[in-house]
Amino acid sequence: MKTFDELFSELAVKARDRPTGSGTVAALDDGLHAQGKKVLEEAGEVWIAAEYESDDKLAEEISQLLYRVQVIMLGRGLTLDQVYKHL
Ligand SMILES: N=c1c2ncn([C@@H]3O[C@H](COP(=O)(O)OP(=O)(O)OP(=O)(O)O)[C@@H](O)[C@H]3O)c2ncn1[C@@H]1O[C@H](COP(=O)(O)O)[C@@H](O)[C@H]1O
Repeated sequence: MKTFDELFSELAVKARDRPTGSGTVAALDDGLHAQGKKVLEEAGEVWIAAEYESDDKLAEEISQLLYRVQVIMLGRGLTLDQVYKHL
């Protein structure tokens, strides 16, 4: 189990070190257009799960959306603080 901040730190290290086999590295290399499509895809899955699926499935879809949002943040070089200041 990990928090949003812990995941972001983990992904930032992956982006820096580029370990072989990392899906995050592949997603970053795919570029912002592909990353944006993933965010929309996962957001849609969150919506559908919220309407029709179990709490656990909804939680899983939300986790994937959070991950895809973090990929966008890393791709653009945004920090957590830049986002948190708007919360
Ligand atoms: N939280 C996630 C996470 N959520 C979603 N995903 C990716 O998103 C996929 C699920 O998305 P989809 O619904 O689009 O499934 P899919 O269409 O079958 O997948 P694709 O064909 O699009 O890859 C998963 O198979 C993962 O590739 C994630 N990949 C990684 N993480 C976390 O990121 C960490 C680093 O991952 P790596 O960079 O792969 O080492 C991991 O330890 C995890 O904690």
